Amino acid sequence: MSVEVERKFVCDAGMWKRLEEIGAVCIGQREIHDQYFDTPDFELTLRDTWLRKREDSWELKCPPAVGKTQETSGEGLEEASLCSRYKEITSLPEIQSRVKEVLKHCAGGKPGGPEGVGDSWPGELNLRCFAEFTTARRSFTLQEEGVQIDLDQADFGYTVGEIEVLVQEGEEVGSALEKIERAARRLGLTRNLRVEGKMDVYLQRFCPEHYVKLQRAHIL
Ligand SMILES: Cc1ncc(C[n+]2csc(CCOP(=O)(O)OP(=O)(O)OP(=O)(O)O)c2C)c(N)n1
Ligand SMILES: [Mg+2]
Repeated sequence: MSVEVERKFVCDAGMWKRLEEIGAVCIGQREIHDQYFDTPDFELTLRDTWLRKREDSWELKCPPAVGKTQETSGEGLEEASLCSRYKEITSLPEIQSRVKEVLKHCAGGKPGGPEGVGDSWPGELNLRCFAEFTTARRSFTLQEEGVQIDLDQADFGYTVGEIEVLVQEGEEVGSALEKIERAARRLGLTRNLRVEGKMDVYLQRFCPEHYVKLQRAHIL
């Protein structure tokens, strides 16, 4: 199981030129349509668990198991505070099992179900789509740093970049943080505070109650 270590950055007009100057290679451009699901009481996202249907595939992003992938040794603390780490599960049976597990511990959790493999299963768990948007994503690799860089333009008018490294769950993240820090430096990223992701901006604009609850729970 891989864990995605990523740092978001503000994507200004000069970013394209800087990517070219440092030898980043464009590996593709695609449109991504995402639908995110949760219960009416936001029981998944309040546990930092993000269920989405990306194009025709289900995906679940959740914090990695406690251990090396989550901890950070002293020297990487500053970079670590700028990076997020999420396990990305793509096996539908595992997604359904994990979602049921999370909801079982909630007040309104319903045991049992889902059995369906079509798209009825979220409804059986009282999960509804709370966010839906399309992103134009242009991806680059920075070979010598071993990182991928995505430039995202969301259809609701927000642009953000991400430097991303995949590590195996349970592995040290120190080297991933160093790769991200080197790439950030080469891109001329100053020591900035946490940069808002697409979901932060989407919820602030279209689901303010949900956003406030996630902020109060220190999820966003
Ligand atoms: C910096 C940061 N990012 C996300 C979260 C939590 N979160 C909010 S929405 C969310 C799910 C979407 O993650 P994000 O990387 O923002 O979207 P996207 O880039 O389209 O997904 P990818 O293609 O990388 O899989 C998470 C994990 C957080 N607490 N802090
Ligand atoms: Mg991302």
